[in-house]
Amino acid sequence: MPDTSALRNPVFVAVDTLDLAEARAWSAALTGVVGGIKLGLTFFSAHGAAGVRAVMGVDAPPLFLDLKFHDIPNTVAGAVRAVAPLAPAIINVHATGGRAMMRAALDAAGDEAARLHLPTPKVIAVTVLTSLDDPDLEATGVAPPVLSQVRRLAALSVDAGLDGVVCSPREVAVLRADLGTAPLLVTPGVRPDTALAQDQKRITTPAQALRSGASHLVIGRPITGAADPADAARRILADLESRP
Ligand SMILES: O=C(O)c1cc(=O)[nH]c(=O)n1[C@@H]1O[C@H](COP(=O)(O)O)[C@@H](O)[C@H]1O
Repeated sequence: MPDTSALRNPVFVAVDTLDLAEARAWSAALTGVVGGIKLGLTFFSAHGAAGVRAVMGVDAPPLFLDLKFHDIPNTVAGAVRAVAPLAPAIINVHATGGRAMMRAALDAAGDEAARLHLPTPKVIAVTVLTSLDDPDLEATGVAPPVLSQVRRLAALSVDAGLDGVVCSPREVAVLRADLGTAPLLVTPGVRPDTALAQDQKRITTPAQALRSGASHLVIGRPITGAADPADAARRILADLESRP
């Protein structure tokens, strides 16, 4: 069973597509190349649990099931129990759901994994989406800067007992200093020098994210949008390995 603690390869590929055949092709091509596969709202809304099973072959790397749960504690606990049989290595919730909701997710993940005799998934919390900058955050009624809100929500998540947070690579160094070495710091918003930012606003390169202290990098379109996704992933990994 996949165990993220044993993971040496930090790159999770974001498989964001409505097309089951395409998701299966990317998964097959990237198995043995990337450290994990992330399936999220686009794919899960189209294909659900059966789709996840179809994409995650027996030799597939660990699964990050990114459904960003955000609801009252009882509802989130039910959703976590519902996806537990898929044996995700990592699941996530929104930290803005609050302490009780995060605890409910954590407890449900532990209880249901034990009942099913599966490893307990890591439960992490999204702080501030990497598609938001200071003005975007302010428009939601939260005072900028983004960094302050990320620090507040990361501290709350870890204090609630979660295994880590999702943040942009720009906040990782500060969060490492705040929280120490233990929490997972998972960073989307990662773009090689030559790639477009697209809808991501708080980005760095893969090497900068890792150097700052990220434990896992989530990279989607720079890999899946390439003519040869496995080659694109290998180039990113080679670049990471060549830098101290
Ligand atoms: O939780 C996430 O994975 C996530 C959080 C966040 O703040 N920003 C973010 O981009 N993501 C996800 O990370 C992936 C990034 O994909 P690309 O922008 O294509 O590299 C997408 O699947 C997003 O849903």
